[in-house]
Amino acid sequence: MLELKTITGGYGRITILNGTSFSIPKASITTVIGPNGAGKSTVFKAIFGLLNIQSGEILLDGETVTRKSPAEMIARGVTYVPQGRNVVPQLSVLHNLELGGITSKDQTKVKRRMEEVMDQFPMLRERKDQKAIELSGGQQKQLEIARALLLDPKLILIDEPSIGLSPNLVQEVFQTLIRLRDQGVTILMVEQNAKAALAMSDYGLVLELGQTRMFDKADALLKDPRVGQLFLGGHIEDAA
Ligand SMILES: Nc1ncnc2c1ncn2[C@@H]1O[C@H](COP(=O)(O)OP(=O)(O)OP(=O)(O)O)[C@@H](O)[C@H]1O
Repeated sequence: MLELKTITGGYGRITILNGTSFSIPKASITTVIGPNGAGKSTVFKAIFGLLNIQSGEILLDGETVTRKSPAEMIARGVTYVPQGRNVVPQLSVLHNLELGGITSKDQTKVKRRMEEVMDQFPMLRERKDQKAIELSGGQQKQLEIARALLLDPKLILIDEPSIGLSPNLVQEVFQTLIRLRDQGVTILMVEQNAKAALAMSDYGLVLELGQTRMFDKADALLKDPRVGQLFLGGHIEDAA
């Protein structure tokens, strides 16, 4: 569904992605893991048209989308949920949700989607008139995911959804992503919380120095001693 072919690119003159390649199938969850600074978030920026791509190709459903703008990627059914808190704190839950549909020319469809999305997230319907800041961290992440769903995306890029959340809330967010996958949405996620994320994923990708070091079924990566030692609580010296 999504394929990156030897992408190189970075910021100004600095190259961060050094020939990143991988492909992911439709209706799957893939988690990208790797050390700090490996270029995980930069991969998302490359896909979503926010990076200066020097060479390589990105294909979405077989069509070249390399260097398409974020607006074009949104029109093609891709959405990006960046790291951190991205709700507007003083706006109501409903207003925050509406922001997800602001670029659409079909506001009738957006209204219908608002209802469908609130059906999927009853907590948001219950709290629709409250300010977003009054939601818990996990609920705010749910609001961001719900907002990303307004345009009915087929691919969600989600960067560290579990950051700052308690284990229970992490599981809630992950369950939301699993439900979306089961509805046919493809999910590419970056996670520091590698063990928990791989445990709920279909595939895992290890990125190091802007290159794909490993790509495999998530359960195979979970069992792989190299991954265990490097990213799941072991030490780099042990893996050497
Ligand atoms: N806007 C930017 N301008 C210049 N350099 C940047 C910019 N954003 C990121 N970088 C650099 O690119 C490199 C890769 O950053 P990136 O955020 O992709 O890493 P990451 O693997 O997601 O790391 P982390 O796990 O720490 O979030 C880092 O060295 C970072 O300093």
